Amino acid sequence: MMAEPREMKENKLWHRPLIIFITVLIVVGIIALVTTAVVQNKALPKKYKYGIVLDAGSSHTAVYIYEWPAEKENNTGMVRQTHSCNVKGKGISSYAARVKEAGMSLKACMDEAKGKIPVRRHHETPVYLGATAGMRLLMKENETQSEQVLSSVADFLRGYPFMYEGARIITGQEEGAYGWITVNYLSKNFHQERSTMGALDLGGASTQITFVSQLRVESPENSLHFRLYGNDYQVYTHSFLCYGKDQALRLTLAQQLQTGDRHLSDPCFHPGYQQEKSVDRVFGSPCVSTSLSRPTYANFTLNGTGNAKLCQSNVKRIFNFSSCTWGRCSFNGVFQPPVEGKFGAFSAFFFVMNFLNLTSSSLDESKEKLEQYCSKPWDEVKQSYSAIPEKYLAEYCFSGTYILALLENGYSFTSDKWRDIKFLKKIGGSDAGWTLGYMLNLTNMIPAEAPDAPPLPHSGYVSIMVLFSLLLAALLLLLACKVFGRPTCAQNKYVI
Ligand SMILES: Nc1ccn([C@@H]2O[C@H](COP(=O)(O)OP(=O)(O)OP(=O)(O)O)[C@@H](O)[C@H]2O)c(=O)n1
Ligand SMILES: [Ca+2]
Repeated sequence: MMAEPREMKENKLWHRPLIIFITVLIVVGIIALVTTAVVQNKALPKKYKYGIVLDAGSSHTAVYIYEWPAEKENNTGMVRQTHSCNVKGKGISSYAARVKEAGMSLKACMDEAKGKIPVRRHHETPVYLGATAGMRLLMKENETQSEQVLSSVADFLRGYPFMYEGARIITGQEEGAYGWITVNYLSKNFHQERSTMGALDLGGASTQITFVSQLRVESPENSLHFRLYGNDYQVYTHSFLCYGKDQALRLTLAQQLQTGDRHLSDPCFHPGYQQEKSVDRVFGSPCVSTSLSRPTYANFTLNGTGNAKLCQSNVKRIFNFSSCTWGRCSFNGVFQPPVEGKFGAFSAFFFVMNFLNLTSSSLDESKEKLEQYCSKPWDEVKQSYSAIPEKYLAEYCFSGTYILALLENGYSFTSDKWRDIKFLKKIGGSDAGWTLGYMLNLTNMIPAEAPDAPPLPHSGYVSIMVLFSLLLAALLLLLACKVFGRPTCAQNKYVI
């Protein structure tokens, strides 16, 4: 009876250091485990990559800088625009008669780009220049001049410390396709099962429509097939050369000048607006068809009458709805399936509709507001918008009318479908346009298959590691108590 308590006492003495030792071992083990997990998987300091794209449009050139974390270049939505610069003056095609100056015109924006990108990244930063409809037209008119303009800008760009990747005229098909890729990439629509949105781009010299079509695309030149992030897309696209808003205005003027009268009463301009215009400027464009007769006089006087309804019927005359060899056509005999899904309408679609305050109006409301706006006397308009250059201001009545006609009559957006058009300039800080899609494609940043993503983000991984380690520690301690402990072990713990 006396020996028992002594034995228990000995047991206790022997157990205590062992428990402490095991506990310390467990704690050290867990700390080591967690530290290793955290250190090993620590998010690496982000390394950014950069890319520059020059959008050499018909009316102006813009320089865009893009940035993305190097290790995530295949994830959708990782590339963002960090800077844009508008080149002073007109588009590069306007340098046809003084080609040497074309390159130099880019100086201010390219110097700015040098300052925006870290110097150590310059040599690995690709630079692309893509020219659109203005250069396509110059190419038709004078191939030598267009080549000279391109080599002038190419030589100039080669003089920068960046990685020059070419200056070329992109096709209308590319322009449409890359615009579609841009808006859907920025909207993260390539993820999983999300539906895509169509892209509507209106420039000065051409306009593009691009959307996914369930209906078969009958004409091969309008059909694109993409496999992006593991999904297949059947895309319809068309670029109408000469149907950008500046060329469309020339077409409309040329039509009206067929009467032979050098005094033109134009319903697309505000009452009281008067301007002397050159016949050469209107008929000098390769867009103005040779079937139209050119007046013999050099100048004509344009007098605004401000009548949107009459303007609309004039504008409609530049579309040919009579010939179609396909199942269905938009205009000028071009195949187009019925418009499907949501659309993003950007560039001049946005500038004009935003100025006219029509970005969230219904089709009928837009027509009504436009009628009111066009009928405003020119003096009043100038006074109300004194900050806007007259060159732009004079044309918003025409441009608004043209946009409504193009969308409603040209592409067949009914009042119902009108609600699916979102007029936008940017998506998440990046401009909507073809440039981003162009760069993504040329740098192979849009994979055909979805990249393998880690099942957990870094923070989730660390949290789970810590949680389970703590749980394990608690269990081990409990077990240690049970194996070595006295019945009081657990009780003591609860008391504490
Ligand atoms: N604040 C602005 C800026 C531009 N514009 C007009 O919008 C058209 C230019 O649109 P843009 O998309 O810049 O055309 P480009 O890219 O130059 O032409 P394209 O795509 O046809 O080559 C021009 O008519 C210009 O006068 C406008 O009305 N209001
Ligand atoms: Ca453009």
